[in-house]
Amino acid sequence: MAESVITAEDLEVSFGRNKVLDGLSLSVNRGEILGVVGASGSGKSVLLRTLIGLVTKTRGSVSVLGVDQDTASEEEWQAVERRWGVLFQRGALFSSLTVLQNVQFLMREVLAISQELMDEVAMAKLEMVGLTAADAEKYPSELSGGMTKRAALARALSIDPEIMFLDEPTSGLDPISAGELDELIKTLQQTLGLTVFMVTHDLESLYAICDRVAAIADGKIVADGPISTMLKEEHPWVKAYFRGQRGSLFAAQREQPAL
Ligand SMILES: Nc1ncnc2c1ncn2[C@@H]1O[C@H](COP(=O)(O)OP(=O)(O)OP(=O)(O)O)[C@@H](O)[C@H]1O
Repeated sequence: MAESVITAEDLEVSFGRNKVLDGLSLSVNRGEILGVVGASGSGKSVLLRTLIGLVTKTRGSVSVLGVDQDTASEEEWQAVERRWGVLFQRGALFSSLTVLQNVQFLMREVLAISQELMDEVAMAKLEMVGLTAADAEKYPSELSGGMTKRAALARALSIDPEIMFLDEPTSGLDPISAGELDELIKTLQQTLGLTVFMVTHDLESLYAICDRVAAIADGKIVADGPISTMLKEEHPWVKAYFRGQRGSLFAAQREQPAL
C-alpha cells in the first residue's frame, strides 16, 4: 500500500467570517507529484500554508512525515520543517542577497559546514536547476521570471528535502519556460525521490507531470485521482475545467499521436 507522507483530515480554516476550508481531507503519497487545482480564491494556497503550519486551522488534523502538527513538540516540528522545501507563489527571494547567498540562507542555519563546502553544495543545486556560476552572482532584480523560479527552486532544494511544496511554479512563465520547469520538477522527483505537492492552474503541467490531481471547491476536495478520473468527473467546476473549451483541447491533443 502507498505510504502517505502528508495527511490532512477534516480541515477547517476561516478568516473572520470567510470559511475557506471546510472539512477538507487529503493525503499525499511518497514519491508522487500531486497537482492541486481549484478556482481562484478556492483555498489552494491556504491549504498549502496550513499543511506547513503557516496558517492556523480551526478544526482537523495535519500530519507530515508521521509527525502530528498539534501534538508534536516544537523541536519535533522544526525537525520536520527541515525535511521540506517550499516555493512560494511570488518567488520570494531576498532582494539584497545574490542568488548564491539566497540558496545558502537556510544551509547556513541548518548545516554545520565550511563556507567552501557550502559554496560547492549551493553551486551544485544551482547547476541542478540549470543556472550558471555567472547567474549565482546576480541579484534577484537582475533575473528573468524563469530564472527567478529556478533560483527559488534551488533554494527550496538547498537542504535536500523529501517533500517539495510548490505554489504555482509555472505562473507568469512563457509556455517554453513553463515546459522546461515542468521537466525539471519531474526530473527532480525521479532522481531525488521527492514527493511534490503542487498548486497549479496550468493544464499543461497537470497533463505533463502530475501523477494525481486533487480539486478543491466549496472548501473540500471534490475530486481526486489521475487525469483519466478527472475527465469523467461530474462536479460542475471540475467538469468545466477539464472538459470546457480549453480543457477539451488538452484532452484531444493527448489522444492524437504526435506528428
Ligand atoms: N491571510 C489571510 N487573511 C484573510 N483572508 C485570507 C488570507 N489568506 C487567504 N485569504 C482568503 O482565503 C481565500 C482563499 O485564498 P487562496 O490564496 O488560498 O486562494 P487560491 O485558491 O490559492 O487562489 P489563486 O488561484 O487565485 O491563487 C480567499 O478568499 C482569500 O482572500
